[in-house]
Amino acid sequence: MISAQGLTKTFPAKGKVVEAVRSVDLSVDAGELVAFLGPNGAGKSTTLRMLTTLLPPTSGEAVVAGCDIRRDPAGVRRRIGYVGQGNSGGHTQRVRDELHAQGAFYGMGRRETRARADELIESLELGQVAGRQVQSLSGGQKRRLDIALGLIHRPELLFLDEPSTGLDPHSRANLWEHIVELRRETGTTIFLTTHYLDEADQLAERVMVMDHGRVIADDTAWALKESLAGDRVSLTFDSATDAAAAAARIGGEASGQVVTVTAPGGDRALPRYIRSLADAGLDVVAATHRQPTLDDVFLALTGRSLREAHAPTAAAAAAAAAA
Ligand SMILES: Nc1ncnc2c1ncn2[C@@H]1O[C@H](COP(=O)(O)OP(=O)(O)OP(=O)(O)O)[C@@H](O)[C@H]1O
Repeated sequence: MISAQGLTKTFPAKGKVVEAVRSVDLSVDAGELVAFLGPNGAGKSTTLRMLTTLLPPTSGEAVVAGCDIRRDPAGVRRRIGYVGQGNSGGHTQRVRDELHAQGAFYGMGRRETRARADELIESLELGQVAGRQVQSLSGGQKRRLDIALGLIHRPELLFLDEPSTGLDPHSRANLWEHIVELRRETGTTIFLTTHYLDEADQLAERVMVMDHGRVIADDTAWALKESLAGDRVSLTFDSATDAAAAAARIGGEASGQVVTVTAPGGDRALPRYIRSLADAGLDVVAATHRQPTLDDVFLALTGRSLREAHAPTAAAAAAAAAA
């Protein structure tokens, strides 16, 4: 459904060149739900904008929904849906009219548009607000409308750029229920960017991680965690001296009285560590074991935490609270 080779985008900026996307290859099969992760400025939106023909690539090729993005951009646009960041804010149009206008924009007949709008209003639970002005909707309702607008022409492939950013946890969960349900019903291929690692982990079948304009990992969340991160075991000692000795013995990292060690099958490794350390006269006073997260994967790949890179700004947090 998506096949790209060597996709590259550079922007001139203040006498320099910003390499936003550097020779990205990617392939997405029909029916997949793929999440694109990465810190701010990694190049996710620029990649999406090239694949959706909003931005011409500096170099490279891509075929999206069967059409070449350079030779047949109109064909790509007919076959895909694209929901950018914050599409529907502040319109005085009513929800249902907005959907009808979108259908007309895609050249759909009046009858077909009305039927399709009704269908989407029902499946995205917009019935109660269908007669209201878009600007009066909550953040979650607006994002559901954005998705309905992106789906009006029954695209085979839907691009979502940070669909849940700025929503409170309840609205995020609700939006995801709708996305998953729509996909189950229609088999639409979904390619989305998200800042929420837990969303990508639980809901996407495949995770692509982007950093500094390159795709640095591409696999299922499970495989990435298994191969790159491993389970985390933390052991606490009575003193920092014991912790340092324990770290040296089991190959972990000591910080104060706590030693952290990465181990595949950490739940089984834990009793082994405790026995081995007791043999050396080092008593473990507390122990925990935790499964790796996608943040651990990013840390293993880049030495940086994706979570820190995405710590919401005060303005974003205020916007989420107001939504
Ligand atoms: N029109 C532009 N002109 C100059 N630089 C740009 C332009 N658009 C994007 N960039 C730069 O390209 C890089 C990638 O930006 P992009 O928006 O694709 O990142 P992103 O991963 O989507 O980030 P975010 O998660 O914050 O949306 C950044 O350094 C950005 O500043």
